[in-house]
Amino acid sequence: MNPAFLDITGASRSFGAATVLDGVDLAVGKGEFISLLGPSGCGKTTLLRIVAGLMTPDTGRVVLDTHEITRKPPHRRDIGVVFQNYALFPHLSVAENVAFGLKARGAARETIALTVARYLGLVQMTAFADRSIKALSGGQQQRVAVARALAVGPKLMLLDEPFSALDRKLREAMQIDLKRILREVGTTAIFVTHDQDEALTMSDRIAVMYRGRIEQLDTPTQIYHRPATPFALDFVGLSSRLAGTVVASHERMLTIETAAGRLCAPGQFIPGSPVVIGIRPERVTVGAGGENSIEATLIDIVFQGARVQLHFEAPAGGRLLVEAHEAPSGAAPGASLPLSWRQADTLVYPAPAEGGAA
Ligand SMILES: Nc1ncnc2c1ncn2[C@@H]1O[C@H](COP(=O)(O)OP(=O)(O)OP(=O)(O)O)[C@@H](O)[C@H]1O
Repeated sequence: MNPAFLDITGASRSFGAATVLDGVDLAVGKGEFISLLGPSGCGKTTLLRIVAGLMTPDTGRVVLDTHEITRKPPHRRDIGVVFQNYALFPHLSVAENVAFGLKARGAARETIALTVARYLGLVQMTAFADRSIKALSGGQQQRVAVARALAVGPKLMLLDEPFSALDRKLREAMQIDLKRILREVGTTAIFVTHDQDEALTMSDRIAVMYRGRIEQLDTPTQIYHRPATPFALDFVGLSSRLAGTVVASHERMLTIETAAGRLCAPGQFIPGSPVVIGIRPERVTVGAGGENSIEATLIDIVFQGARVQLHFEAPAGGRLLVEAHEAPSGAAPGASLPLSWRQADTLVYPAPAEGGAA
């Protein structure tokens, strides 16, 4: 395997008694787009600030393109940053903002003109070149911020929730645009977000962070379909959970006793282990005859436009969510219906310790 383009090893950082980053390792390939995804306070921004040079880790190293940069000042790292409120220069025009870094580096006038034209084109802001920054919308300002950061040809782009102030439609359009732009330029990027849809849409790989650690680093498909921990299961996408106990294990296939009946799932646990079962709602169908099947009571039907959500109560109180294109005909709350899903779609995790976090 090629050495990582950005290689973070053992990065830890505490503030007082609080450990905010706890021995994070992250290897990013050249040209890769990685999202740091996690709830507020899990350490995403702290990790990004360490890479940017705005903060020093207590322990650990950061290597970029084979050079250690752990203690290098930010302006000597060849890293572009775009933050949610990363201020553009309000007294300069759009083009002057994009030209700023190139001028500071003493680039020739023609090079500056060509580069500014290229990046304004890439972010679709050519028509706004002479506008004042103050006369731009939030989305347009973020396009300029992206162009300004890219214009100096950084080795790495760091983006911290750059679209969180934008409305949903604009945010989605910007996500697709940014992905295209970074692919065209070939820039390696780390993108911080707490929005799972944003991470799933944009990333080559996602680092799911929780309490200062990376819980799982994987492709969006794997993170969604094969979440490594109950936290990743809960944080990315919707899911149902059932508690159970493994009663048999044969050739990596488990038989699990739950209050709703016996279920089978791939996994490796010894009989007697308490486990939590996770199931994605679109993997469950209403009807009998699947590899795993239980009876449950329909409690609510929620219309969501393209899909409906069916909320069920399993025997002994577990909740099950089903997503379908349409509600089963004639189904009304109170009905007892069979639900089925495949064994391979049944995710199994160790049950959390008594009193521990799930
Ligand atoms: N300079 C600081 N001094 C003290 N505590 C800090 C400092 N910077 C961050 N923290 C704390 O570290 C924790 C992690 O912060 P961080 O900004 O990395 O989280 P985050 O995952 O980016 O969250 P958010 O999505 O809310 O920005 C938080 O509890 C925060 O209050």
